[in-house]
Amino acid sequence: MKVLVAYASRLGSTAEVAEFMGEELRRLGAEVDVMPVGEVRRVAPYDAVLVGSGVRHMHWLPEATEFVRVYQDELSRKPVALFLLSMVMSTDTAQHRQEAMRMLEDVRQMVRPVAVGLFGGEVAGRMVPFMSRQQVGLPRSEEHDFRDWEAMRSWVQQVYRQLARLSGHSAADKEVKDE
Ligand SMILES: Cc1cc2nc3c(=O)[nH]c(=O)nc-3n(C[C@H](O)[C@H](O)[C@H](O)COP(=O)(O)O)c2cc1C
Repeated sequence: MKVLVAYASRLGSTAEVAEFMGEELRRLGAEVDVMPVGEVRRVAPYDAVLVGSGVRHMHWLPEATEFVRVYQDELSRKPVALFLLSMVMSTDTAQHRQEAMRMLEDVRQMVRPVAVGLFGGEVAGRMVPFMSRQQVGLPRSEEHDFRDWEAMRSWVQQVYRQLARLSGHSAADKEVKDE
């Protein structure tokens, strides 16, 4: 199974997550390309696609949404999984999940994802406005890395199984083992 992991990232945290997901998918037996959305020229060669972005001002980065819009027709014929990294998901509550899902509303009107991953991101120093921090109870201008690598690993493992099934490949090229 050939998988594309396309991502948008301003400060690098989503790029690291995309690389991590790519590594995990390779470990499971997929052939994987990981690249920024702006570098993708074709999605046709891939059996399945993961698209992820960091969040700003309650939306996916515009280049990620634009990527889905441009490749909408092709993507709607393949299994697609979406993910986001956001400050809102620094704590995983039903309300925060709802808020995070709203951030993907426009994208989910373009493609119907087989899975959506909502993850805490990295909140860097003074970059995030105090008002936004207050909403999720973060103190002023401290660095916080809320990326839960184990949660992301198990999400990718689940997604891999779904993608393999839906793209007509064997359920698992390699057995999924929790490490
Ligand atoms: C200027 C700025 C605005 C942000 N706005 C939001 C926001 O509205 N909601 C949210 O949940 N997270 C917000 N975040 C948090 C980011 O989504 C999070 O830090 C993410 O990990 C950044 O991804 P990146 O490092 O790949 O750019 C914001 C971060 C920055 C720097």
